[in-house]
Amino acid sequence: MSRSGVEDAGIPVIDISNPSSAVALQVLHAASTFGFLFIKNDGMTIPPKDIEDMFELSREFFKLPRELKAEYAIHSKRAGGNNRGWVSMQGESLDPEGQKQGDPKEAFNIAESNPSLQPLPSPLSSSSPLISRFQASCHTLCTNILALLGNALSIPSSHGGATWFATRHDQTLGPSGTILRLLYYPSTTAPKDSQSIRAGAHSDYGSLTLLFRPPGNAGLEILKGDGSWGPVPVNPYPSALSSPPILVNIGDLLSFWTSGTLKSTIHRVAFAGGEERYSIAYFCHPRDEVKLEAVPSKLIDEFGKSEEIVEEMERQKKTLGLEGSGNGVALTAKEHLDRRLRVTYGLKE
Ligand SMILES: O=C(O)CCC(=O)C(=O)O
Ligand SMILES: [Fe+2]
Repeated sequence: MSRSGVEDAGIPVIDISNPSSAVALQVLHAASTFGFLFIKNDGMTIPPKDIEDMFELSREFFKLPRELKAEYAIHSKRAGGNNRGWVSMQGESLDPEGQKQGDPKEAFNIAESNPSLQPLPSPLSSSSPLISRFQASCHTLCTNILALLGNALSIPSSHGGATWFATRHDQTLGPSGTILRLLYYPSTTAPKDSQSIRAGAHSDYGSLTLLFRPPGNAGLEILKGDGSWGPVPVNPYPSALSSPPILVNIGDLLSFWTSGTLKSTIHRVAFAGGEERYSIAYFCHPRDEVKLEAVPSKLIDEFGKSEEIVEEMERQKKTLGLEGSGNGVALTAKEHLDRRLRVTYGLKE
């Protein structure tokens, strides 16, 4: 297969429909080198029709007048509390040190059902079966990827084996910070300068992120090893893959948990023509009470403490306010997320 168009970030597409140890190693390789991978969409894991319908719903929602969306403001009681609800234009900054203004985008965060969905405005409320089904299929995919990572990291069966990570993300056992996020970037015609950015350079917070973009949607870029930005196409092999593959990336929590073995790669959304833009992200997190203790994997122990990894762990500790502490700090998943949200939204405890 040859890759399309301009030089892209070279992220591999992996078919996990027959999960073997060889497939698990491909996933581990991509997760530890790029921090990004594409999963071939077999049409069943996440039905393409549900993806289309979610985008249609998102378009309808963001068209609503501002006042209606503001009734469900992020963190408000009406929206169901912390990290749920609507984020207004410039309402958050993903790169607080590098940006004077917040990102020129809107978002709506939907948490997992507990036991039903958070209060939602119309038209989201009338589509709750679609939303719940989409969340469930996203979670299944995350669980399958986590099981492949557990397999490739050779977690001994005495410690739970390949499902070590997956069971810690089992939503039937308790709440988690997992969020489905609808994103909308209104069109902008006059960028102030060529450096205009629609979502600031950042790494994600959780374990795994699934990212959906409609065909042709440009702008996403990842920071490459040589310091340059590489575009991430929606479908790297359009002639071979009728449905775009699902983009997956490793978040800071999983990188921190694996002592940097899995890579949480910095990415951003560049201006790219300034057309109206929609995307949908599923941020998967372990259950709140899960302790981010050492992963029982010899491979992680042996991965080596290269200068690059030591630096990366220092960067992550700084973001978490853990500078100077040893590697033995075992935060819970909830503590990890709360520390990150405090920085993004300027939240106080
Ligand atoms: O909109 C996109 O394509 C990416 C958004 C993103 O990286 C994020 O919300 O974490
Ligand atoms: Fe992101």
